Amino acid sequence: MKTIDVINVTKTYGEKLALNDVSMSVTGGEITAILGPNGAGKTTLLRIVTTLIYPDRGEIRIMGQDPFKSKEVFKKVGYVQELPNLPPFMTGRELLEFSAKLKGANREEIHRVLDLVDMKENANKKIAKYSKGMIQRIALAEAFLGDPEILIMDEPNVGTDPVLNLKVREVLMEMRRGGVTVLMTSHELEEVKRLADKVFFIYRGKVFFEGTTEELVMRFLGVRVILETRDRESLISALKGLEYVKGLEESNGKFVIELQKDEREELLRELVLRGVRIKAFYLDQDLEEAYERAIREAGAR
Ligand SMILES: Nc1ncnc2c1ncn2[C@@H]1O[C@H](COP(=O)(O)OP(=O)(O)OP(=O)(O)O)[C@@H](O)[C@H]1O
Repeated sequence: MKTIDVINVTKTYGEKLALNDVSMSVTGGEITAILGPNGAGKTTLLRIVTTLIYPDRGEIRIMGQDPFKSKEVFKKVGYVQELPNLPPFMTGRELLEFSAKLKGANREEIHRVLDLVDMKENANKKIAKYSKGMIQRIALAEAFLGDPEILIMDEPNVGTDPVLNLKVREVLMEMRRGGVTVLMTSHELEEVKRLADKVFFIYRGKVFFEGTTEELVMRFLGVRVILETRDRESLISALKGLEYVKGLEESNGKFVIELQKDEREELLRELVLRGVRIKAFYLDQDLEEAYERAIREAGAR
């Protein structure tokens, strides 16, 4: 399987403990995002996974192999570094040609990835003359080369415009359909909500939460259902006596119902049974607010 395992990894820079006994398993064929505030240890983790730096303790497995011992595994891994430091004296095309040789990709592949990131017109320019977004585009193109089985991306959306971001999202979803494993860091919570099957929330070098974005929201924000109805009175009377309903707020014509635990199915069934006509019923998915609360909770520990 195209899995990535991080096993009890610790890393210090001098006195600074950047990763503190971190373990995580990235499931093959899924998109996994690492979240966490600046300085949490995300880049350090990806640099260890890609063997750019050594951990003080712990081990990495990529597709079951120790990448520090068998570099061969990287032929099938695409990697986008944070703020990629590409050779300025090369053109984008030259860099991709060099990389294609290492990965055993052909010329058509170079053509394909340049097209994918919309860089055909600028491919023959020196990287020194690229804008920030163009550098990121070429770094993405390089990662997409050679049919990777695993993609590791450190903040792939930094510096790129919304049109490219949409395209990259489509490419990633397409790759997921093809069974590619993606491990990425991001501060773009909307993007994470759309893409990630699973997230790891890292705080001060430790994994503080793992689960889906929906689970993250429920864990830190509680279970809040948003309901739209014109039957205000019957809703209020139907909610009375439901012991798992913790609170009710009305805002902008919508009702926010706070539940003690995830009793969404039960609640919907009860409301329908009691004749409340419902226009919309969905979980409050405010990932930004949940993220902010997760940081507060982690910091208070
Ligand atoms: N080369 C280095 N030398 C010393 N300290 C470092 C080095 N690289 C990172 N650190 C420290 O290690 C900690 C983790 O940094 P890291 O870059 O992994 O965080 P991050 O989660 O990727 O942050 P960001 O979201 O800002 O990219 C930080 O406290 C940082 O200051």
